[in-house]
Amino acid sequence: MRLSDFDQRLIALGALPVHRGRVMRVWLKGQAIDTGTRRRSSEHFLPLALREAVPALTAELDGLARIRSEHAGNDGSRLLVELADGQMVESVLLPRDGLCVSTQVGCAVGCRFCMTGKSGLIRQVSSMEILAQVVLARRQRTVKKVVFMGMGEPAHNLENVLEAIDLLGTEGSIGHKNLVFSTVGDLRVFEALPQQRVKPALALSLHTTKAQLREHLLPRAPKIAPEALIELGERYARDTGYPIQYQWTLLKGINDGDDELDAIVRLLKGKYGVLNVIPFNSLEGDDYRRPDAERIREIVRTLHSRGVLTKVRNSAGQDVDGGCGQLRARAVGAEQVVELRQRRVAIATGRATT
Ligand SMILES: C[S@@+](CC[C@H](N)C(=O)[O-])C[C@H]1O[C@@H](n2cnc3c(N)ncnc32)[C@H](O)[C@@H]1O
Ligand code: SF4
Repeated sequence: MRLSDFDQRLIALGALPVHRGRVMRVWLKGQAIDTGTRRRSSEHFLPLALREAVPALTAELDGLARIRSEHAGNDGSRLLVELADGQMVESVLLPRDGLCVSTQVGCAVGCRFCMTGKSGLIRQVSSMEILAQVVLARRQRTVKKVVFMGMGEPAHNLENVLEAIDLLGTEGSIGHKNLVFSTVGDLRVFEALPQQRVKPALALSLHTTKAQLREHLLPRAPKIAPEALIELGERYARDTGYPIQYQWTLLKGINDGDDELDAIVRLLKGKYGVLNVIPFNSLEGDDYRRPDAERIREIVRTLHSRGVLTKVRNSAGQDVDGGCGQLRARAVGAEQVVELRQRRVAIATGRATT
């Protein structure tokens, strides 16, 4: 007998679904949960079944993660979430019922301005650990939007992220365009997303229109030219009907010049997307700076007047020293993270042996 997707997911959560005519009974840790009457088709039946099974399933998710600390800020609250093996990730409660979740502990892309990138990849976050972040946040307040913009590169943990997106977009009752997959851009993403029954909105971390500079800032991102990335994004936006969010972490003297603005207008004007400018959130001991407030306003004014829809986004919770990965780094010791990274690079390049 072929198990339905829904049954498979219940089993993955540790539950055993048994269909009895028009009623389904879910066995969870030796307890029976009757999930109501089957309606005309299993399509109709599924949400009702899960709604009734949810209290037990969330108890199951409890074993996967717990909130270790909460840090309130003006623009959002950051949660430091401890996973069962002691690893830590960050989730951010965003304004307007949004939640930002982490998809990896660490990240292999190594963006120079990102604290998460400094530790390299430590491990993948499972689909259930991603869901556990949503469940923990939902205990605090409503969550209607989930953005995959926390620690990690979703394209490098594609199977788990897509499974979490599918569950959140079906049984989790989150509108598909309110699930936002944020990536540096990877061909596997453009192949996989159009095949999904739950197609998330897409955020592309562009940061510059210059291929060489992008390779420097995002050292281990796939080498796709910015123009090509925008073309791929545009196709996905037209297919899904959701505009692309182009992410631009704004670094003083690096990617805030008039030459970049001219190129942005050339590449993005008329495209189905919005440019999100994120002023750099400073890291301890880093050389990068954000432009001053007047330059940021000028950039937005200029791009708007030249036909590119542009918004300033602050990385949430920055007033609590919570830029991506910084809470975790503080918890495990920022210096330790950087040292570990430097050591790994030294070993890889033959400058150290152990
Ligand atoms: C943390 S990443 C996670 C998702 C995915 N890896 C990506 O890069 O799109 C989400 C966004 O945070 C931004 N970001 C990372 N570190 C930042 C910092 N120190 N200041 C401002 N934005 C930052 C990145 O540029 C990226 O657009
Ligand atoms: S910005 Fe995204 S891709 Fe780059 S290191 Fe941070 S998490 Fe990874």
